Amino acid sequence: MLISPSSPYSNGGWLERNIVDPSLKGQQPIVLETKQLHVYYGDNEAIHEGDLKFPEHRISALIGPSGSGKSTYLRSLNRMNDGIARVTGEILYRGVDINRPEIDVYKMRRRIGMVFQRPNPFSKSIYDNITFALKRRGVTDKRKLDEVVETSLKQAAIWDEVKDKLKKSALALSGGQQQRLCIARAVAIKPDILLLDEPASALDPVSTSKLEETLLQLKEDYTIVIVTHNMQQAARISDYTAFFNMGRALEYDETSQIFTSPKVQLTNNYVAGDFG
Ligand SMILES: Nc1ncnc2c1ncn2[C@@H]1O[C@H](COP(=O)(O)OP(=O)(O)OP(=O)(O)O)[C@@H](O)[C@H]1O
Repeated sequence: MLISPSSPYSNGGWLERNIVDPSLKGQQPIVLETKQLHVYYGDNEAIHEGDLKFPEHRISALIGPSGSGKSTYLRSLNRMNDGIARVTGEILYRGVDINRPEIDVYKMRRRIGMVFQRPNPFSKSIYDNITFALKRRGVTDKRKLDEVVETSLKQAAIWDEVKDKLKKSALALSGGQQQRLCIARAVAIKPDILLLDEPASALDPVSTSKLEETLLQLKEDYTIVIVTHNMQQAARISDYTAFFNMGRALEYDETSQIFTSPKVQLTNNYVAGDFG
């Protein structure tokens, strides 16, 4: 049946779902992609349609109401749901399906790092926080470790604030500094992709703004996927935005498109603040 805009069956030209592949527009290589991804907590299917592709050196934001599945989706991307949820489908990292049982999850997480909602530095010095993983992997050369500490802290835009107190406890830093330290700790092992789950939700506006500047610098070197409740934040820093609702990614497009002329009515309602 053909539906004209004036037809009683019309919904005003809105689509129910409109996943656009951003790579078709930007031509960037795809670093990470999910296919037929489903996530189950027991009998509850938390993700049942969420196939997205993440272009290299871009920031992609996942937005949507509480309980829509954003964190579940994000956590699946580096298998943080292992043991908690059943995840079916493919998670392709540079073409390799990392959702297969034989994948070495710890090695994979060196390439796909995660920064959590609440800053979680170790109860150790700033220096030891950054070098912890490297030392465990057997790196002992002090010059090498010093170099990684400096480079990582610079990349996370916190070097100037901590360079004179590297041996002091990380727990003495402010919440915003601790979060940037956690980013420095994540980049110290040279990942390819950084996943961030509402990294600014516990931070004040000044720290949030610093964190956002940091992320914008980091995308020169990393591909970033971020869950955020803060729509202004998604609009400020992300290149692409996916809107989640009830376990489905309903729309995925360039951020400017999502915020100015979404094609799906629910996306429009959400970004207009009608629900959330
Ligand atoms: N560990 C868990 N065990 C069981 N169910 C869970 C678990 N974590 C999440 N869920 C359920 O999965 C669904 C999606 O939750 P999820 O936290 O991914 O949504 P979200 O969009 O990130 O929400 P929020 O913005 O509030 O963090 C919800 O129904 C939630 O109750």
